[in-house]
Amino acid sequence: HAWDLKGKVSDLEDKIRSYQTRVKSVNQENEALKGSVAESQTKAAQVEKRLEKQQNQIRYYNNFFPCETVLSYLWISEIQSTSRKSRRKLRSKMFIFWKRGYFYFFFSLQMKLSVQESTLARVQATLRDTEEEVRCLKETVAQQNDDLHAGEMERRRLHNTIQELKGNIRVFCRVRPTVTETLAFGCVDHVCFTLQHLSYHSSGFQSHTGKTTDTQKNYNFSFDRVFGAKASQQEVFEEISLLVQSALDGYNVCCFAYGQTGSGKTYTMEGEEFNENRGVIPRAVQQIFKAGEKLGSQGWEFSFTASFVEIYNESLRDLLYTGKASKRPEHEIRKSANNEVTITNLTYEKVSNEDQVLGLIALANQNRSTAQTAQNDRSSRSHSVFQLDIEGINAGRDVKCKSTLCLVDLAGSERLVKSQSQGERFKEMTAINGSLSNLGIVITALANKENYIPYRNSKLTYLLQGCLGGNSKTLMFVNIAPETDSFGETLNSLRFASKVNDCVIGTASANRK
Ligand SMILES: Nc1ncnc2c1ncn2[C@@H]1O[C@H](COP(=O)(O)OP(=O)(O)OP(=O)(O)O)[C@@H](O)[C@H]1O
Repeated sequence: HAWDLKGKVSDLEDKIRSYQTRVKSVNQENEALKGSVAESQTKAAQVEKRLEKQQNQIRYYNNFFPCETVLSYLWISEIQSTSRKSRRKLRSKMFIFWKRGYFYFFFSLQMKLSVQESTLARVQATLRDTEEEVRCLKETVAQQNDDLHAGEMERRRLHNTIQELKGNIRVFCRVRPTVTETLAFGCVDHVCFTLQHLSYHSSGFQSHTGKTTDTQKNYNFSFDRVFGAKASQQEVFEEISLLVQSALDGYNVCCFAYGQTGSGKTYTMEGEEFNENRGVIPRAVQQIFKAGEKLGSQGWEFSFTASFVEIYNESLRDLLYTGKASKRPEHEIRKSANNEVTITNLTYEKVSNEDQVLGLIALANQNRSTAQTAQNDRSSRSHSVFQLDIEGINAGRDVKCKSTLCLVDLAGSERLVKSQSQGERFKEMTAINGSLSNLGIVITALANKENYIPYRNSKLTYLLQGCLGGNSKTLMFVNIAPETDSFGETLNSLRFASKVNDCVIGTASANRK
């Protein structure tokens, strides 16, 4: 069955590739057509100008040389005059008029006029032809635009089919490099991995329960992808970029990183400042704006709203807050009548380019580090949720889409030894364990298609409700540290991730109107 699906996926990918080539050539044809329409319009404008000039010339001759009128007047006066003297006078006037060449001028003017009239008729016929040509070209352009739109809709459908075939919930495992080893595949300490399988064996070191194992035991796990220690940020992002495209096509997308402190969650989600080490969030933002701009040429107009929130000890904190610390507002999660989840008093920032979002991420980091200084190691004990609300409208086609891209860096999943955790630390531990285990419960309930899903049991699941339910595509990273002393925590993370991987979330449907 799996091979069957893989075959289907590769068929669909071929189809998409051929479709993209077609869309590209239609685009090129369109550009050429646009050029020829513009040329025809300039030609028509020139012809019209020439025509107007000629008509003005004719009008000018008629106004300034009324020879016909003068001669008629003289002739009629001559016939009507009674005296011979006056008749002679008039005849001599007519003679002078004729002598001065006015007659010649009059006739040549008449000839010119008839030539002009035939030119005018010809030019008018050419103008009619050109107008017809322009109309045909406009029709072709409209037809091409229709084809382009149909192509884009077909691309969305195919893209979504591929995502569904790959599964609406996917789990990727990423092994953090140790200080000395950076293997693509193979074994780091007690972890051996290939492209989709990971085996973990436990001989000769202490497990998290404190027992030393003397017999080797293998734990095998399968995921949608396993990224070795050598996998670059770009390689990791390539797999996610397809989901990011889905967010722009109107599907809710949620990507979260799970794992113990120091296993590489923040490195995966945010990465470093340098270009090639940038993580999922900056890369996703870049892709969204680039793809949005491209769709702009097909009549789509997008608006984006960003928010960044931290969940610490089951309370929410706005990471984009810029006011006085003493006036920080309280926040509540609310669900609107149309099932949209919002947070009260939260900063929802309208953004229109990548730089603005990167500025907001820097502000969030600043806000987090302020809290971090006050409270040591706080960031690894809080969940941080970045959300980008995307609204797209294609007014010409009366199509709208709406979705949310949700990128989450979860709190460290490690369990503290009970006797060591007291006071604040115990409270934190309870909050983290509560929300992470509720995340597992929610996903299991969704997988079992239970009627009641306990989203409200923790702030995290309540907030991520839209991204975890049926109408979404979810990707979970399980980040693991390969070192021997992380054995217990790594095994826990792998087990949790395995449970998520076994879930089948209902087929997502695009929020399109
Ligand atoms: N794939 C990787 N390649 C290179 N360095 C990595 C990788 N993953 C993690 N690191 C490094 O390991 C260290 C710990 O990673 P990181 O801070 O991302 O862990 P974390 O799980 O987010 O921890 P915390 O819960 O404390 O936030 C960092 O110095 C990071 O740069």
